[in-house]
Amino acid sequence: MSQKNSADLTQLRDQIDAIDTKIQSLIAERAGIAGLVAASKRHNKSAVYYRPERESQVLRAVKARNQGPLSDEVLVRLFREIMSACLAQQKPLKIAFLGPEGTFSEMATYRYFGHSVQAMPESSIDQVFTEVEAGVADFGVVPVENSTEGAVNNTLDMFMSSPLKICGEIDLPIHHYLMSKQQRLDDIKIIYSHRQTLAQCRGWLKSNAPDIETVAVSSNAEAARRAAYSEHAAAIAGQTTAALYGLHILHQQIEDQADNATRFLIIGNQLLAASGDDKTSLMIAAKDEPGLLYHILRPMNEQGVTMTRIESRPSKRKRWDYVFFIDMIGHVDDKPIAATLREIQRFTQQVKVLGSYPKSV
Ligand SMILES: O=C(O)C(=O)C[C@]1(C(=O)O)C=C[C@@H](O)C=C1
Repeated sequence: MSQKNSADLTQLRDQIDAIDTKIQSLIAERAGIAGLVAASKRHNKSAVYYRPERESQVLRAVKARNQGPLSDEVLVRLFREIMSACLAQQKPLKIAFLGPEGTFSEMATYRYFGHSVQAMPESSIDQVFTEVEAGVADFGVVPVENSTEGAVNNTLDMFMSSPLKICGEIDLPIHHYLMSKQQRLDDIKIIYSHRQTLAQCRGWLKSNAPDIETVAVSSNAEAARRAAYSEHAAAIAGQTTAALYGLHILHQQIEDQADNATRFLIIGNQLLAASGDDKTSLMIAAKDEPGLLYHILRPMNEQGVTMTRIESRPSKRKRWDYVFFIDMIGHVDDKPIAATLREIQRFTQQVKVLGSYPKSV
């Protein structure tokens, strides 16, 4: 390096040091003020420290201010971590997720809450609900739909009996990697993965591994664990799982849809105030009468409410009896949504508001 280059580098690093000093003292100042907010909440007996609607407003403002060079996604992640650390000064949140470690649910947990939480891996979706209902965890993170494979029925069905509310959502881009102790696909005799993951890679497997046996297991992490113990096995899982289990990545991003994504729900006990950009989820039990869907869709149309999703599931009460799960844009306190609900209630057996929550930022 020339003398001039070396002097330039020293000067640039001095500038970075000066900026870091400012950033650090601003973060400390912010944490101090967040501590004061928490102290003011403490006066209230039923104090709620975690406020997802406020956090999503902060993150939207970060995106709106961004002029580069860092992407919105990167800045949101950094601010998420700052808020996560500020909140954890009081008491780290306990978050139950569909485990084991290394699953996409774990990734969604840290993306949504930041890393200053106590993440608790659970063995099933039912167990995530149970832990939150029992108050062992403050919130839970469960998958609800995948852009390639559709609904996660287990999660929808849990809402039929659970009193929990939806407090948030996060869309996670999902990329799948083929990993093994072996370096070559020719040496693989069996491929393990979760049923949903195998389905999301169906086309790739048909074209590239038509003769290799595929076996569905309870999670992608369990698949990686098995591949780590076996000479001629591979797993399909997320990128970070490979390092966790000491496996080589043989093929990258083998999902059939390049924009494959999974939507996760945050479940808890809180009903949230409006954040300004919200969704409302409903569960509707049908009356055995003709025109039911019409009676659901008509008021939405009249009130100008946008529906983003509709699913039906067997009610499990009697044969050919169904419940509908509907997502709409808006908050339950918004006039058009409130009017829509009143109208739907007149023609259906039961309308349960599963929650109004900030749209994924
Ligand atoms: O605004 C609040 O209510 C705060 O507690 C502050 C703060 C933050 O760091 O910005 C921290 C935690 C909450 O979840 C939301 C926001």
